[in-house]
Amino acid sequence: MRLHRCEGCLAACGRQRRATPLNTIPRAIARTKLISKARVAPYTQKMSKENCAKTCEDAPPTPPDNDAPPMPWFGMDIGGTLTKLVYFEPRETNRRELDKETEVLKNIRRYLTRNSAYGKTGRRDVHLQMDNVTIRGRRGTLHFIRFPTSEVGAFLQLARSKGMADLVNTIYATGGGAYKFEEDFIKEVNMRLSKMDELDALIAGVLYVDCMNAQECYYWAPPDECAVHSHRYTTHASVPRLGGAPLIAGVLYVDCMNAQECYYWAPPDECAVHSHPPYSEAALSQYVRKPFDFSSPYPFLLVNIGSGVSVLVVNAPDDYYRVSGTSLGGGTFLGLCCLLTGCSSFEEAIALAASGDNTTVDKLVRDIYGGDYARFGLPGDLVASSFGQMCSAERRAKVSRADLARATVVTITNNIGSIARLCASNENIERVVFCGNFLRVNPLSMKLLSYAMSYWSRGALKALFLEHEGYFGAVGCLLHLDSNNHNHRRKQNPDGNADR
Ligand SMILES: Nc1ncnc2c1ncn2[C@@H]1O[C@H](COP(=O)(O)OP(=O)(O)OP(=O)(O)O)[C@@H](O)[C@H]1O
Ligand SMILES: CC(C)(CO)[C@@H](O)C(=O)NCCC(=O)O
Repeated sequence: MRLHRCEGCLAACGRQRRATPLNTIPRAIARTKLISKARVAPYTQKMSKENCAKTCEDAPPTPPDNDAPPMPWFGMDIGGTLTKLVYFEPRETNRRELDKETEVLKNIRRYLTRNSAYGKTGRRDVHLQMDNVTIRGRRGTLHFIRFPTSEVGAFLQLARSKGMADLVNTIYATGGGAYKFEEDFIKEVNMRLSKMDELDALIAGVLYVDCMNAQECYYWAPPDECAVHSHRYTTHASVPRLGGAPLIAGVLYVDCMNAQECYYWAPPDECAVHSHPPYSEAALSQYVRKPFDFSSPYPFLLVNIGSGVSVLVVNAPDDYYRVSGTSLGGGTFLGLCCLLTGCSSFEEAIALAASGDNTTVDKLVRDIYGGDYARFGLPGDLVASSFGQMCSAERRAKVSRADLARATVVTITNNIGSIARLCASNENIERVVFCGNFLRVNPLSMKLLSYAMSYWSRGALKALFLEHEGYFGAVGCLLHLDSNNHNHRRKQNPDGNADR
């Protein structure tokens, strides 16, 4: 564990945003900033610094917190596709608790921690388990469990059959499903959902997990890491002035008056870039995963790729706003892949994509130009039009399921990368952190995002990834356990007195 992360949570080591005088900001950027400022109010949610500080303590367990809610401690994120459940298993159970621990509680702990599969679709991600974490002064283990949101009904039946409903009357939940299924929880198991905003929970979870796990944050280093990074120092190369018919009269006029008006940014070694087609497995397999020290994280862009995609600007633990989003996310990938290839699971779709070739599906720049469109820095291997070859019956007849799956991953990933890059440059942010379960078992997308961020920003942007991909919302929710709202279910005596 690293203490400086705790300071980060307190914003003590948080880097301040660069103070750029307004008159040095180009007009378009200034306008974007004004728009985003106008958006801040509805999107900005205050998070308690004390909470973050409390949970990030690296000190030995504090004396038992008498205000702490009774076990079991859960956080739940009921998303559009997957439900994530994080369960805290205390390491030391004190005498008082042992005496009080009911058979039901013991059974729940045994059931959750001894299995890695629950029914047909529930899974525990054992490789993500975090031992020796501290929550509310208690040491213990975090267990990470997921199941399809379409199975919430089955989960409620299970909760009932395991007697959980007799023990807990409030579950801390986030995600759209915390609203959508609220009545079902009450009707089926008489459990109340204490709801937390999904983006508040997401950020709290990211900061906490990163604080507890030194290996959490990483990036994919390209084979020629130094060369890629040197792009940022490249000066622009002039090319002859733009011909053709630009749409805006001003562009036409200025361009007409100035032969040097139009230029592009050439990478230092264009040939090197061309010899590594960015989408081929041969090029991507050379990327190496490396740890990244995220101890001074602010500001950063957080791109959560779930069913849909949310893009957040995070300036401090209690200062963020949602700057953008797109409906073309992980749900789109899976939906399109099922339609196009007949596959029936995310894992199958990703495995298919790994062995496919998107260049039989997409129209590349070289398919249009016969080579590079060098004037604007567009290499021949770049996708010019996603799925652009599929208007030909002849090509459709030849294409494989794997090729279609790969083209779908590449399409969705590049679009997200493009939005993320635009947001980062508009907001003047260098670090772009990608999370969400779309990245689960999906190194292809992570490497494509790494390539895209670095290439199109000439090394200025860094794509970062997090080990616990889609679980941060559930963790953030768990951190908000609050004894005022979270009581053991009490059996009512006939005389109306509560009895445990
Ligand atoms: N086992 C799986 N089953 C279904 N989808 C999976 C699975 N593993 C990874 N995914 C991918 O993860 C995406 C869901 O990610 P995540 O759990 O982060 O979002 P969500 O919370 O369900 O969605 P949202 O936040 O938009 O409500 C799916 O759309 C799919 O692309
Ligand atoms: C609606 C949410 C926030 C639910 O998690 C997510 O799926 C999302 O951000 N979708 C993209 C919506 C948009 O901005 O177009």
